[in-house]
Amino acid sequence: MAEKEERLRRTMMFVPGNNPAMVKDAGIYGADSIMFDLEDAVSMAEKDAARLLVYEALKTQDYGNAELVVRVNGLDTKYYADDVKAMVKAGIDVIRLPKVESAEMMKTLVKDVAAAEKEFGIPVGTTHVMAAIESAKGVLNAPAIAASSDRMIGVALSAEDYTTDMKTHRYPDGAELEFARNMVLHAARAAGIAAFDTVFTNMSDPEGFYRETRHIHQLGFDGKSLVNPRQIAMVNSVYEPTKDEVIKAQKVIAAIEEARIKGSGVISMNGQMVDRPVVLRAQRVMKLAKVSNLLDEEGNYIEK
Ligand SMILES: CC(C)(COP(=O)(O)OP(=O)(O)OC[C@H]1O[C@@H](n2cnc3c(N)ncnc32)[C@H](O)[C@@H]1OP(=O)(O)O)[C@@H](O)C(=O)NCCC(=O)NCCSC(=O)C[C@@](O)(CC(=O)O)C(=O)O
Ligand SMILES: [Mg+2]
Repeated sequence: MAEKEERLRRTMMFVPGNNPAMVKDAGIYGADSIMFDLEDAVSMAEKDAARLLVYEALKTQDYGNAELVVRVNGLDTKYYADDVKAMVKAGIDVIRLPKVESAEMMKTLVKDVAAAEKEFGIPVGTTHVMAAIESAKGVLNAPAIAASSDRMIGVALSAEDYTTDMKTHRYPDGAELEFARNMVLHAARAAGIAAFDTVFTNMSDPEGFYRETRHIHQLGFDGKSLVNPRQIAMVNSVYEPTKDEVIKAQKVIAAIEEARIKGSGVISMNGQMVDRPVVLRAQRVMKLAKVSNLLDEEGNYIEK
């Protein structure tokens, strides 16, 4: 399979597939991934029109460097097959399957995607997939789901449906989500793919959104599913490295390069051991610093 180099996916923004203005302008807000929705944001009466709208947009709009994702309708719906065919034909980057409860569901999607690629003359393996985990069964099967295919780029926790399945609802401290978050995150890390935290839907509670984003950043999530462009800057600010982190990362990378030239893998920097995991963390910090526009052309930190 193609993609193995890590792509930054801090923000994956839902865009209702039945809203022409939102679909057209979705690229202007700077989300890392734009996720057109054909599922729950679209009423039954609008399913076919939304599919056509998103198809035409994918063929004609320029969404810059954003990764393009579509959430298709579930496997058990009459819309699923047409959604998959149309989106593969349009050249979508990633298909997100909702309400995934088993590895077999992802394997079915992958089989259907491969058939569509063949039908439309698209190289087999081009289209990636991801799973949205929205139930207790999905959470318990998360490791198998995450490892179900080479096409998988990530798994996402979907807390609105999940809390309903668990007979609870969302609380400000998020305690009801801790087990699911940890399962989804560990499943993703074990499979070497991305983990996305859930949407935060209370637009009048930016403090709550900020608190939740800091929490999932600390846990290790790659990013969050979002419902509104105003949430993008806040997520990016949480994922932006501090000046100290950038300077330290630069020193680590310079030191390990010097050690490599001398033929050594482990070095000491200011009395602290620097080995491979420290270098990998430093490289990730530098990647985040670059996309956060914290570096000049020579790679030096830009004072704000
Ligand atoms: C929340 C709200 C109504 C707020 O409206 P407001 O009017 O207050 O928004 P404003 O901020 O005033 O908008 C300012 C400007 O941005 C434009 N703008 C706004 N939102 C935009 C957007 N998303 N994409 C592009 N453009 C956008 C807008 O058009 C305006 O443009 P302009 O007029 O030109 O200035 C609106 O955002 C919205 O509809 N969001 C999408 C909701 C949605 O998709 N739900 C389904 C996915 S969740 C789910 O299914 C649960 C889940 O399955 C999830 C899982 O699986 O992870 C689970 O189980 O957990
Ligand atoms: Mg849902």
